[in-house]
Amino acid sequence: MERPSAKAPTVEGKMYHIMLGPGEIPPYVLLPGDPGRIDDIVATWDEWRELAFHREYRSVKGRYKGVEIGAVSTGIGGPSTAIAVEELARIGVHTFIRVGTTGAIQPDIELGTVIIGYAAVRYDGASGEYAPPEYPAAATPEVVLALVEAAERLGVPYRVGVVASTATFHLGQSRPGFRGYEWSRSRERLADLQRMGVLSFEMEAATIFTLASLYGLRAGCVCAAIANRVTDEFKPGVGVREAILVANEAVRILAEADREKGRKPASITTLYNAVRKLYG
Ligand SMILES: O=P(O)(O)O[C@H]1O[C@H](CO)[C@@H](O)[C@H]1O
Ligand SMILES: O=c1cc[nH]c(=O)[nH]1
Repeated sequence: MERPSAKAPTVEGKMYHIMLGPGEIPPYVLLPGDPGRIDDIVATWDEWRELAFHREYRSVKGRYKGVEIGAVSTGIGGPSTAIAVEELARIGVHTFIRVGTTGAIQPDIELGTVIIGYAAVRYDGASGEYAPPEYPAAATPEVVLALVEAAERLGVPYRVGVVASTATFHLGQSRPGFRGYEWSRSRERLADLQRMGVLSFEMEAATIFTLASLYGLRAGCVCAAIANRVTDEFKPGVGVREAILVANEAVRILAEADREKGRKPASITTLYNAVRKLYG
């Protein structure tokens, strides 16, 4: 019986927050922020079962087209997401794909488009405790390409680019606070990031990319644009099912490539398309 340790808290061999132990979840895991999205995810799998639900961490595992896959909700924001990645990494997860919603900040992004992030601006409020601001929050190339290949195969409209992860939903994303409160930095951030070509706001990608990169694990994200801050449109849920299907398919592509060792997960055409999209 292991001695309970404050330095690495576990409870009966399970990670203290997600309450899962080694080998209890497959190494390919989808990370929605919202625990409620787990229902939408398992609805697309061939079979599934509930694993645990503690705090904001609802976990399931199942099979999608023959591939073993897991999903764990992270809750909103970097801090709770960092806990999820830390504890999942310790029980054997090596591939993390965030499946979320996002607010587009470029005028030409239609609602329902899925945003595939290849890097994230680190306003997440958690990665700064892991690495200096100069360290990049970069997704893993083969995960990005697998997501692109999946979106192409499924005919889901997508964009590939940089996303910005913020620590707050309101001021952090240039929304006025209660009674219209704002300050210089909150007011300018959206316009600044727009000018830099950032595609959208969300709140977890930078944390996931930074930690996976530091730990030599793989990460990517695919988020449904449910809002556009330029046109001021908002349609909760639009594109979420498509984002989930793209993530499932990307896991299948990666798992097959992993099994066959070294096979590129993306065809040359898709590689070309992805690069062309990245650079306009
Ligand atoms: O829909 P999820 O995955 O939660 O993602 C987005 O939604 C929340 C804000 O509404 C934040 O978590 C943001 O990242
Ligand atoms: O505008 C949005 C929409 C979803 N998630 C965010 O963080 N911002």
